[in-house]
Amino acid sequence: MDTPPANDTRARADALHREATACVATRDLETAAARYREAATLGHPGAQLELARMRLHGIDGPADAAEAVHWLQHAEAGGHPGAAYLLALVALGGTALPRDARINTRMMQAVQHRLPPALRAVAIHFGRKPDPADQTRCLQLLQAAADGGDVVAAQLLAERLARGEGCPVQLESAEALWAQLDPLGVPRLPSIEAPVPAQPQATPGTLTLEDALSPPPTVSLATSPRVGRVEALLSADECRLLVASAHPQLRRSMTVDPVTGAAVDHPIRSSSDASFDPLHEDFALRLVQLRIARAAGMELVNAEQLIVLRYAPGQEYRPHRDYLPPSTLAADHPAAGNRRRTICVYLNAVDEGGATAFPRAGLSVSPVPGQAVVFDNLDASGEADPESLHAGEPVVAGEKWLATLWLRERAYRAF
Ligand SMILES: O=C(O)CCC(=O)C(=O)O
Ligand SMILES: [Fe+2]
Repeated sequence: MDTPPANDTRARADALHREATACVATRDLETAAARYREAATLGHPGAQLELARMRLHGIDGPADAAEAVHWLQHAEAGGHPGAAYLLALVALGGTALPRDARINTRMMQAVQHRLPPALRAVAIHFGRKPDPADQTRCLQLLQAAADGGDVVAAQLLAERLARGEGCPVQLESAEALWAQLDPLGVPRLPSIEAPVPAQPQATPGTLTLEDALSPPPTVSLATSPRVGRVEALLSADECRLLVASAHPQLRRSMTVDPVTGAAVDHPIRSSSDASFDPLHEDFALRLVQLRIARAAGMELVNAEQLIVLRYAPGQEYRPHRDYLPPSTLAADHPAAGNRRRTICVYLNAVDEGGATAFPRAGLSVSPVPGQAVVFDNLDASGEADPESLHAGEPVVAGEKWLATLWLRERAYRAF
């Protein structure tokens, strides 16, 4: 008896998908993309999703977010929960898809499918809401994500249980989680306390991810250079998320040599740092960055990769300016223009030292967890402004964790 053609097609698409996945493993990304594309055209939702990821991040040629959305919509129609999640993630940026209520419905679908990055993101979102029932939701979702193998969610949950955030203190449960994380080489997070941010429009029990679009207002601190402070920008969970995500990737910070454009190890900057490749950004990390960019009055597409810095005692970032010299600019997205603005978010309280100093303005901003300092690197006419000189003063005691977004004049990212 003949096999029905539909089964033939499915078997062929499955074979192509397997072949593509094997090519990814051997780093033959060009062939992988070609095979994913063939399987996607035959209606394979998994291949449609992988091809979309490649198109989003420009892995097999220039990024094309519109094409990625096209394949994701097919994969979503084919019932792939990962596609709903990725469509929500893309929509959050507001460039390739509108920022509308479908972000919330798609994330709820992904949560119902127990997708760990969706559980983690929605947990952190509910954790920003003061209502006790939302705090309980946050803990339940972190637990579900941790049960699904999400190490970062387990770290966040342990911190909340140990401190009694949204629940009574449960030290034994926290210890049990830490005992599971320890053999995996997962370090304990620094002590981070930040108030639950005030969210006037927060509706208890509902997912309102668009809250990310309204960061708290900026308080002006200086006019030359223009410096401002944004209070309660990130919650404690969000600060911990950034630290936990950065920790495994920390390396010695590098400085750009103004003549050669090469990254060099220089005493001007003695911290360690990690930068987040957009390829590995999950929804929670993107949501946080989106709010940070908007707190700086800009959009995330203008942002270079997020950097998380860790300063140990004695480490510092000596006086410098963030705008790029022509040689560096020429090698890294020149069409995006220079670094117009910088926003740094303090992720923990430093025992002593570690303030951000602006010597030309006679200003020094002390680290407060969840709070940001934002400043202009270019003057009103778009020229590099020498007044923007600033420094991360040496940490004297404790450690300092900081997240920095450097924002270009025009779009730097694909979506
Ligand atoms: O550590 C600080 O306070 C400043 C960091 C900084 O200047 C930067 O990340 O560009
Ligand atoms: Fe800087």
